[in-house]
Amino acid sequence: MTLPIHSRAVGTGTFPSGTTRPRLTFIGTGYLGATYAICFAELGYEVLGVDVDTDKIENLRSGVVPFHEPGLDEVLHRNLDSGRLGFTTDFAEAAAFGDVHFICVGTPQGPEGVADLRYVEAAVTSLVPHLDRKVMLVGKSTVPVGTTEWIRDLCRRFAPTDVAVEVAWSPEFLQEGHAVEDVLRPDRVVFGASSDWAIDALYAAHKGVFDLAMNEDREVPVVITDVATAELVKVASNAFLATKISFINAMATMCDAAGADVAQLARAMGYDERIGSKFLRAGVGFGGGCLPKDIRAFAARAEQLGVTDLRFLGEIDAINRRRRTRVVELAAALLGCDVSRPTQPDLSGRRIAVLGAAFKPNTDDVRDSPALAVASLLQGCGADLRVYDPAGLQNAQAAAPHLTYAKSLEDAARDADLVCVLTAWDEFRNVEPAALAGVVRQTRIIDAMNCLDPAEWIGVGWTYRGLGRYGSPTEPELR
Ligand SMILES: NC(=O)C1=CN([C@@H]2O[C@H](COP(=O)(O)OP(=O)(O)OC[C@H]3O[C@@H](n4cnc5c(N)ncnc54)[C@H](O)[C@@H]3O)[C@@H](O)[C@H]2O)C=CC1
Ligand SMILES: O=C(O)[C@H]1O[C@H](OP(=O)(O)OP(=O)(O)OC[C@H]2O[C@@H](n3ccc(=O)[nH]c3=O)[C@H](O)[C@@H]2O)[C@H](O)[C@@H](O)[C@@H]1O
Repeated sequence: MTLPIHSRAVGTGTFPSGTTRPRLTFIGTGYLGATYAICFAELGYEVLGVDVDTDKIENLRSGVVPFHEPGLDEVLHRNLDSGRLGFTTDFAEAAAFGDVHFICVGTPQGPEGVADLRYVEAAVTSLVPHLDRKVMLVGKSTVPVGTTEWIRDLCRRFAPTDVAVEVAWSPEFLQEGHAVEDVLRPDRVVFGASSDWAIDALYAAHKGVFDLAMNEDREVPVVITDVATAELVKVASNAFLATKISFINAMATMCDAAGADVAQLARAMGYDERIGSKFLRAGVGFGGGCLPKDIRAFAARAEQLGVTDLRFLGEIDAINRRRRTRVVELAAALLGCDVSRPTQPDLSGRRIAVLGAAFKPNTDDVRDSPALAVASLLQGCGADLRVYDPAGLQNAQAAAPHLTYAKSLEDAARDADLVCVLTAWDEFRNVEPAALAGVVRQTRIIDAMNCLDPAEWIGVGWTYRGLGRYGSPTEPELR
């Protein structure tokens, strides 16, 4: 059922605490939960962010967002000042405070790709024994289908016997680097619920989002469905996005073989509205804390349920991983190295500047970063590397301490035989090719995210290589 937002009375004060506007907790204050807590305070809710990481909570309390997300610091400061936003590590305090508790903890990859739900379990079992009235738990983390039923069972076992806990699912679709806007102005919301009370509570907990939309003369589509469908919407969406990226990357390989240009191919395909131009940028492939783990968890869950039709996701993953070795092959070819062992060319004595460590621009997130993976492969082949990233250096140093890092683009590029652009930061897209030519030893560049304008580089004497393209103009659209 899809309802326009105005077709339902919202925020009708159905909570035992008597409030007309529910008080919200966000359990897990990482990229998802902290952004939500801060933005929902901005929408006017009283909010408590809850985490087991005391450093993170101390940082947030003192106005420091513990990760790089454009615009979020300012919203945090404003809402700490307003008194609507607090942070705690105390689950008893969270239980006393909240009418609706959002579960935002991590669901990392476990053995054989299966989602590891231990943090979800810990969050639920830490909270519910403290409850003293009817509340709602809303799952936002990305989970395998069936998780809501499992949480309901946990609640039955761990909540006081006289306390009813409703469990619903409302998956999240925000993109890092664009998270504030995505939370305040989502392109849709999905409510998976099993009772009218839960649907009303979900509406009340999102009234601020709908009010903002109405003030701006927009509508936010709301899909109300069962919990299993809501859980599946999320992983299906990420699987579709991953498939789209691997599809265009397979086309890039085809373009390389056929002497065609994938950027022009994608542009021409994207004008067909049924296909759409977004998520058709070929390059080094997808990374991050979500798409890679989510397609593996989805495939693993499908197998558990006896569904074999999702096995194609294994190939989506394999195409994606091959993009990383493709950059190494290209580097070896450009540097004129011995490629008798194609997967392990000898790059010793070659200095390479790696521009990028974050898995994509406008974030410091290096989880499953293609840039760091390629850097590690290049170093494993003997190259002398310097890695630079505008925001992700600290996380990169922690995640990949074996690599050598530079404090600036120029430091990374000094005396380089090859420059590899692996994250499409504006700082790299705006670099002046002629100026950089004065810093490097050899003017060779691999544009692994196809984010530069080849003509600008070729025009001042650089040897330019994209992935699957021979030098067409760059399309600006990355989202
Ligand atoms: N990062 C993103 O853009 C999005 C993430 N998601 C999903 O949201 C979930 C969280 O992702 P991120 O925020 O990226 O992860 P994250 O790793 O940045 O944050 C998870 C947080 O949960 C905390 N935590 C762990 N155990 C806890 C417990 N028992 N009680 C309270 N807090 C606990 C951790 O200390 C950490 O701060 C994952 O399932 C992810 O797939 C969904 C949409 C977007
Ligand atoms: O579940 C999640 O956590 C989120 O995962 C992704 O968001 P995010 O991981 O922030 O990053 P994306 O913008 O989707 O990019 C993912 C990867 O794909 C790559 N990508 C993206 C687009 C493209 O055309 N080509 C391409 O290679 C990016 O460089 C990046 O490595 C989804 O886009 C979000 O909707 C979802 O909420």
